[in-house]
Amino acid sequence: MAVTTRSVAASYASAQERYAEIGVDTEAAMAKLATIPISLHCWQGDDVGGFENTGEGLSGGIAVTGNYPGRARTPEELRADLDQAFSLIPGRHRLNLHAFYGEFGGKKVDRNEIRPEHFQNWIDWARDKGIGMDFNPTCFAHPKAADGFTLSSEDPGIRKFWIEHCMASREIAAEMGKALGSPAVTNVWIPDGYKDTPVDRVSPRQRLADALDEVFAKAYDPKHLLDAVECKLFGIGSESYVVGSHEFYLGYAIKNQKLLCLDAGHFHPTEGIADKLGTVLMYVPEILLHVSRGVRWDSDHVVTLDDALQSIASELVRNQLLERTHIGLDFFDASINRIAAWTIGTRNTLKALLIGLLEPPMLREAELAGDLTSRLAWMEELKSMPWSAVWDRYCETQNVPIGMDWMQDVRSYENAVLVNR
Ligand SMILES: C[C@H](O)[C@H](O)[C@@H](O)C(=O)CO
Ligand SMILES: [Mn+2]
Repeated sequence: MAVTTRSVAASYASAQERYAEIGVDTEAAMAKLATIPISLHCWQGDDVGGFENTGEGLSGGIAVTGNYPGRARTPEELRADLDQAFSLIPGRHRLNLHAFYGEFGGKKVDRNEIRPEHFQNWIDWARDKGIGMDFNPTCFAHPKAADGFTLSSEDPGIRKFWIEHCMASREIAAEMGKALGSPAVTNVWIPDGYKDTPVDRVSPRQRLADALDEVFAKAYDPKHLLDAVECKLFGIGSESYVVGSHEFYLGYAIKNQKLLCLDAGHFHPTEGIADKLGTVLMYVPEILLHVSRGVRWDSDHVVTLDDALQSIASELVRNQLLERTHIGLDFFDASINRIAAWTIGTRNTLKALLIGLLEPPMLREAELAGDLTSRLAWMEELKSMPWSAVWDRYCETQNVPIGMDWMQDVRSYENAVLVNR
């Protein structure tokens, strides 16, 4: 039976009362949630393929597995799929685009030659939807990244090429931000690293720092462009050494007051990022999150409503960090319906934020009073509070499907559109 036929109103009224008893205003929590944009990553829709049509495979130590039908093959298909996903997710969100999703009209435009006009259709589409965009230089899946080194390459020609690509990406992003009236967060991630133990760990990092200085030399209005740098522990083929490590980028971001991008899948398997958020924000102006889920060697599984995600969301809410945090997603799964992947991951991220927003002031009060017993007891009790009734009500007010009803839309779209690709 569809959830919409059940009484969302009655469950919500009861939940509202339960939360009011512990000092939580559910209407205020929903109003706040509606102001938080999540940046949906375009690359879940086509298995990180891009539209250059050069036949170049994915590289850079990231991998997509699965062969679910319906991968987007053109910008039009990808935009239609994103439209479908956005219609199933409550709130107003953003699109995060990689540089190799430009529209090149069948011409060979190399990465250092990309210009704002190659992204005009994306900008027009986002403007029509009233959403902002974020951007990324694409420093992988290219012959000049074939030996695993880009901005930190020993070869000055290779380094120059990727510096030019990153500079062009910033120019494009600044145009996007200007056109859409919201800064485009532009995230530099490079795959550079070694499979096995290096002798010289320092020189590549020095070259990367110098290259980044060149990339960021031109100043743009922060109303249009915000620069972020993304660290990583290891990738496939860079298991022993990654040039852009956490310590490297933390230092670079602090020194240059850039945004630090923390990807939840880029640390040791049991290392969460929640504890890093408030700490890093003591020293950098803002952060970018790549909400993801690491599973063994993979850093990019679809986000589930697990403890790691909840810790991130609660940390942001508890410490008033939302205003200085840009939340993006980063996962790619080709073994399931790709629109469902976006929908599941984004709805889970929003659910975690809602649960955080429904936390009562008594937790902090108990901690301040030294009553750590009550703090723990309440933290556990809150897990079984009726937050899902508030979530259903939120979906209803935002005119998106309630409960699992979104799956019917995904199936209809799959049968009408995806199976024909
Ligand atoms: C495609 C993205 O840029 C990429 O996933 C990056 O953000 C990353 O996390 C690499 O591991
Ligand atoms: Mn990432």
